[in-house]
Amino acid sequence: MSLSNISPIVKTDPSMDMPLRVGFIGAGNMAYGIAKGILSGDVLPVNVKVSAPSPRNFGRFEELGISVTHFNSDVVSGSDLVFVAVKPHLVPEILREISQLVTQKHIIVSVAAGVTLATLELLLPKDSVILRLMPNLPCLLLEGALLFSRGSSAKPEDAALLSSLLQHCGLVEEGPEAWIDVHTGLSGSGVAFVYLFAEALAEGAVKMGMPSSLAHSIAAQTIVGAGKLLRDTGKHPAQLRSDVCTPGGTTIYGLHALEQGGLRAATMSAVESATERARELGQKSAGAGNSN
Ligand SMILES: NC(=O)C1=CN([C@@H]2O[C@H](COP(=O)(O)OP(=O)(O)OC[C@H]3O[C@@H](n4cnc5c(N)ncnc54)[C@H](OP(=O)(O)O)[C@@H]3O)[C@@H](O)[C@H]2O)C=CC1
Ligand SMILES: O=C(O)[C@@H]1CCC=N1
Repeated sequence: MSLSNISPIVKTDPSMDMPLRVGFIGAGNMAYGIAKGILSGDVLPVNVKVSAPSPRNFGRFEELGISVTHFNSDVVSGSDLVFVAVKPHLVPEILREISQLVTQKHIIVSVAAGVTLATLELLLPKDSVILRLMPNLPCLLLEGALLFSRGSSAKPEDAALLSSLLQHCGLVEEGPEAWIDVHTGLSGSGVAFVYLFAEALAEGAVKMGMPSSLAHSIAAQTIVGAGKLLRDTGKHPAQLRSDVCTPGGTTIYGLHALEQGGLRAATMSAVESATERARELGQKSAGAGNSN
């Protein structure tokens, strides 16, 4: 089900006209990307708080006007909706740490790769409202691709709230939890696969004599342009690929070389491997979740 067309809802209780308070546990790249996205909407920096053990990532949040703390408990007690944005292996220990402060009024959103709703629910009090979100790094530029699933106590209105909150981060969809690990391979990790392709494109041009900096600029712009054309026309990639190919021309020769090199199979295997790794991480965190 897509919730991307819903109207913005960023109040906890419209009758009290209270602004939603948003917290981040973890001050890394993903927390920063999502924070930038939500500040492009109706959320004010004064209503956002972030925690991390060291101050090394605090500067960029402070530049956005977001307050910072070393105490995860401050984030939970001062927020209505809390993003858990730490590495997957830290999730069990951190949820145990904050569990006593989590009430049924909180909405907890985990972005940790692989960590399942079942594990999150085991680690937090019964009936906690939990959602599992998989974003990707282009949230930083409001061009993310985000997929989320609801835990057993999260209602459609919680999904609508999250969708509304994230609407400026990019494409936001809700789907079954089985798709989250696939989305991790396709899009969370897929961003890095595209960068590898960008690097290879540029290196091909360097090999043929173009200066490196120009080759990298042109490779980046080629990927941006191709991506926008793909997204904005809604055409199948095979159709657009065919539009570029002149019979007997340059492109079909290059595509033949890519097929001989196994690019298509290698890319499918990359998504498959990343998906399977997300599932493995999920099993590891489930083990850690069960250990207490
Ligand atoms: N990066 C990506 O492209 C994507 C990442 N994800 C997921 O997002 C999550 C975060 O990844 P990412 O942002 O890349 O990671 P980073 O390494 O950039 O950030 C991790 C953050 O967690 C903080 N942290 C460590 N221990 C604690 C603790 N005990 N309490 C509170 N905070 C703590 C770190 O603190 P300090 O600042 O002191 O180091 C750091 O700020 C991961 O689970 C990952 O699977 C999902 C999709 C894409
Ligand atoms: O590599 C990872 O595990 C995380 C999840 C998706 C992107 N980065």
